[in-house]
Amino acid sequence: MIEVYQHQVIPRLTKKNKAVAISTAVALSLIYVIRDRYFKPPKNIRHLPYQGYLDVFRSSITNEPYPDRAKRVLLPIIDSQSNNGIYVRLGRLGWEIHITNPEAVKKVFLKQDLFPKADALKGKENTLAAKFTNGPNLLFLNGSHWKTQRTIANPAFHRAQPIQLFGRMTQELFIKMESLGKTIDIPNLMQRWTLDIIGKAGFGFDFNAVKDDNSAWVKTYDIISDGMQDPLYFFFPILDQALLWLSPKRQAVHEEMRRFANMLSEVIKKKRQDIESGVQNDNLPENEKDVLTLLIESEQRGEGALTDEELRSNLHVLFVAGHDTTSNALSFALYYLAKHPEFQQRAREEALSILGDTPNDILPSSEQLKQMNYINQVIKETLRINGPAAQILPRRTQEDTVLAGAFIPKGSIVTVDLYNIHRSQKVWKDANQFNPERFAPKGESSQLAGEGMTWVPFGNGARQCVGMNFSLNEQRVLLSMMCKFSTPYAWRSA
Ligand code: HEM
Repeated sequence: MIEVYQHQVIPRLTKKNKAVAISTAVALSLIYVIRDRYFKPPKNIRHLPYQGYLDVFRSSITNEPYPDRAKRVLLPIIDSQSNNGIYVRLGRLGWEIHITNPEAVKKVFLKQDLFPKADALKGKENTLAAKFTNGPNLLFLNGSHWKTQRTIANPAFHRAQPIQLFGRMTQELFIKMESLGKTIDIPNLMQRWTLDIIGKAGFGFDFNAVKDDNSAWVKTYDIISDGMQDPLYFFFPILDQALLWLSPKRQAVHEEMRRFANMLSEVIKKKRQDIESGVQNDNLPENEKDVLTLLIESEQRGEGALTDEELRSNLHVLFVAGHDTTSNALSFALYYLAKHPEFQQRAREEALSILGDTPNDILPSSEQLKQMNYINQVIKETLRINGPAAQILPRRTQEDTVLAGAFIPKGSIVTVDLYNIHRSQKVWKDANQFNPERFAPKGESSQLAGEGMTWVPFGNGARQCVGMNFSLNEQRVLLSMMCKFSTPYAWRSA
């Protein structure tokens, strides 16, 4: 095309027209290069279907909720005849390959050496989000350092099932609910309840979030959370780095972050002293001890030791990975039970048959929780249809490989698209319908066994969520007590 321009078009033009034509040619070439380079995936993965850049931009500027975007553009790609559960779209680390094909999902989860975590915080050093999440912790480490930590964390999380504590904190929640009148902001209350749980069960700290609307540490934590989610600093990390001096308001948020980290360091120091001097959590049974105590005690048991910096970094991760996740799961479970009174009634009948129908509160035991088959089905179906994690952290492929029949070059960013695998009509029948029967014995879920991985809200393989059972028990306690508490009234959405 440039040849035609040079030899045939330009010689026939007047001087003025020549200037215009040359500028136009340069501008068009530039647009072509920019479009090709930045608005399309790199050439080596352009054989895969992709969601266009402008479409992503449109979603961002119109604040389109993720489920709407998935329904409008992503699921039509995934569920089209020609697609095999793989597509590309822009993410935090650039163009990411999203997988919803159950066999390919299994490969990504089980072949950890081929798909280690990518450095998700590259270029974000010293931002508020990096200060909160970075460091030597389970969520972001790879290789032998991660393995050492996980070997210590697995038994600690296996022991940490403070079911009595969950029950007592649910009783406090009910007292609060009764003071709030007939209409209650459930997501807000679930946020506060799960924050109290992370504080108490994570490291023996009382945020007092449910009881006290003005709790000082809750305010600090909220300032940090809001600051981390501010899109301005997400798109322009330099404002948090070299240009931080420009905004005293933002500096104050960083200062809150520093205070919060110091508070956690103090808690760790005190906990170590208490354990060394024999003051251990008021002689609580193993399962009721907080995670921090169990992690520190692993040193005495010869299971391995974490440094103070590693402990602090992992306490930060308890917030990042274990707070909003469970709170959202519970809010959605209560929502779906409100929307479907028949399911709520069945869950209540189960709770009453196990916990008894006396008017007083009963704190469920771990044996009783195991009998709650239907409530468990409700929890699983909620995590399928609205799981709190939309995708896993991005992985970087270490070698050329094949996923869902497609060539994936070494160095590509790959992620499992949790939201869309759970909503794909190719995987689940009537995927948008809430139906706990899918998880009944011999239900749809068990029929899908053997077809790769289809239900993965907590991930899978060696990097599966270490807090999965902790969270499931939190949910079982709250939902069963809520069903019993609300007898004979049903709750519904306002
Ligand atoms: C409904 C609640 C939860 C959901 C849906 C959830 C989901 C997940 C998922 C999908 C992963 C895997 C991420 C990846 O592979 O990139 C993960 C990892 C993790 N989760 Fe959870 N999580 C929940 C609750 C919790 C809780 C309560 C805690 C802690 C108390 C926790 C701590 C962690 C940690 C530390 C990891 C990293 C594990 C590792 O890589 O070794 N999560 N979670």
